[in-house]
Amino acid sequence: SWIKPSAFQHMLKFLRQAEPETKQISRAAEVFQRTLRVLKKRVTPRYNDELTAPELDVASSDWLYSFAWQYFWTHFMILFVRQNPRWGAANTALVRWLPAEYEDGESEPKGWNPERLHNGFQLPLPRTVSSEIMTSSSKWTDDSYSQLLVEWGQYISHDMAMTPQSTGSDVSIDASCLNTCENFSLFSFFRSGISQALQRQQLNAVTSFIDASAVYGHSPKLESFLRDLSGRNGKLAVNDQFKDPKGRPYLPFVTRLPSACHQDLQGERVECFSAGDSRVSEGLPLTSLHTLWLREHNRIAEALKHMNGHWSPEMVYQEARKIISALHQIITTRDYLPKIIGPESFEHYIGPYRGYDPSVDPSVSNVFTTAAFRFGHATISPILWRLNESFHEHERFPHLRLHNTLFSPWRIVKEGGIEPVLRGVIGSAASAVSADMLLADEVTERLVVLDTLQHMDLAALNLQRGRDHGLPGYNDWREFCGLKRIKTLDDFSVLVQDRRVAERIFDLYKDPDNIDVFLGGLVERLLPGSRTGPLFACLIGRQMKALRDGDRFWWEADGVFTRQQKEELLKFSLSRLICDNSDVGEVPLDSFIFGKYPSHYGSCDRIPSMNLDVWREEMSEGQPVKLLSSFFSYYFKNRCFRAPGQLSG
Ligand code: HEM
Ligand SMILES: [Ca+2]
Repeated sequence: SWIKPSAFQHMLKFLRQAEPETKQISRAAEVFQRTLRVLKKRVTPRYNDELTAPELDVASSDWLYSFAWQYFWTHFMILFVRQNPRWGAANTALVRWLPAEYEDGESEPKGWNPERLHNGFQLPLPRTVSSEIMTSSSKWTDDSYSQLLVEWGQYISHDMAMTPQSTGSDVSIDASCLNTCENFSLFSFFRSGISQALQRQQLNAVTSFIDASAVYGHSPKLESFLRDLSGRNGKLAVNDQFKDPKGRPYLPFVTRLPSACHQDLQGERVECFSAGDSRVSEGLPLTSLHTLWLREHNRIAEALKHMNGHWSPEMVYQEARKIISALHQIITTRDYLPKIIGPESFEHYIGPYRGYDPSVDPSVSNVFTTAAFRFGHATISPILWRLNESFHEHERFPHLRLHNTLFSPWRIVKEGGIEPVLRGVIGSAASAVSADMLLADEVTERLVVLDTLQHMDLAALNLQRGRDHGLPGYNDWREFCGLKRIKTLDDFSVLVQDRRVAERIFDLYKDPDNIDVFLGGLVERLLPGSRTGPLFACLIGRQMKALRDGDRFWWEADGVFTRQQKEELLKFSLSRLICDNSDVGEVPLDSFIFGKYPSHYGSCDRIPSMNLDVWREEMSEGQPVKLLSSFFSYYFKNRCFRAPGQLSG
């Protein structure tokens, strides 16, 4: 069957808690849509396939229409226009690179109406596709890369997008849309061809830019909650209840207690952690990365304060944030992406940096976050490895099956800190993407989400989400990328790693135009030196280029850092991050590369580090020669809502 509505709602409730602003916008859109639906029924005689402007005018005499219109615009004006949001800002719509294809042209998910045929065939149910093609009880390993590569993918995906769903609690949802209508969506008017269409669009609750929003949040309220404002030191707030065995801090807990995170049956409660992104407690490696960045911010803030005693706490905070944000960009573009899309695609779709381009829209696209960048779900390891100091299975905290580790921060606080997990992700090989073993059954049969006992199926969720968002099919996206459409099983078999898989997909979908883009993209044969096929390499490459070139505050953009500062930033690595902020004392030079211990490992003394002296503010005649910090303070305060382009005039 479809994903069970009750389980779905639990998931929505806890996995993707949205900020009040996001909820308000979506609520307004929801009311508007419902009213329109009622209206549409009432104006049926005049209404044919296209809801054109004159017909809307007729309808507007109806009080219901004007009520909805007013309701929607009031909220729209308050939340959008007053804050003057621009490209890439939080709480704006995911952009469409191809128009949405809803079943009714407006909002109904593809495949929703079983009588509606697509190219003469019904779409197969997501759950059927998942169990017959995508679920695997084991995974191949990818001996080139470490599991950290996978974890970085999940971590950075949370910096770029969160498509939230409503809890449904304050919106009465009619039965026909329980599975799908809970999306926080927004309606926008756009023209396609000559007809006007009113279509459901989805929101991105976080900033599209790679700007460490997962560390600092994406709204002023969340940002100040995460800061240590009383310490007057420019640091982030830390957990006041627990520290690690060496006295290093943990992330603070969420404020709404008791939280829904799982607990050790014995001992004190350990609540869900909070960070700039609400999904922080989902998995132990993810939480460990968040913890490392919290510690790194505070480490850098302390160093900056030490060398620039005259800086205000605000200045220290903003400059540290600017550095952390740059490091996120560097790790992603220099260390992560070339391994994912391969050096050739990197060159082809991204290429060398040529400066800020104000004509580029840096917003995350719907297809990127709903399909392409979910490729990582096929690289989730069914096992969480936990290693001791000599990189063997930890004697007290052994390996765990993945489902026993989700939403379980107690396993960090009570089971040896982040170190066993960190050694596990650098010391074990990544899971491989391969068409015959796509998603581990740990996430298709046993995915757990907080306080529900019901299990979710991540493969089916991904497919359903694509249909819910009205994403065009696999072939349309191939054409979008300048790749050949597939017509026959032979065409497809050439593209896929495995002919039997191609056959099974053809059997289920019947027509190649019906293949869901997430599935089609995932089974393509990997490009040389990459972990994606040609379609996903294109979609990910284009997105990353937009995120870089459309970012006025990209770390390499003019005026953001001095030349010396850039040179220091480039010395940074995830290995260094681990060395400086945990008890792990030996690491590979590039922690994304998998190598045997001890031959591929070196002591932390041998890992290059940034010399922060280039941030020392020079004094001239007793007065500091200002860095760009105050300028950036303005920018960072406002980036949550506004695109940086605004500041460039
Ligand atoms: C243990 C590992 C992981 C788990 C349990 C997990 C789980 C999930 C879940 C439950 C969703 C929401 C699905 C939906 O309702 O549509 C999601 C979304 C997503 N995941 Fe993962 N994921 C993991 C790892 C990854 C990795 C490694 C990547 C990429 C390399 C990734 C990329 C994404 C993206 C892009 C989204 C959509 C974000 C949005 O727009 O809201 N995930 N993941
Ligand atoms: Ca962001």
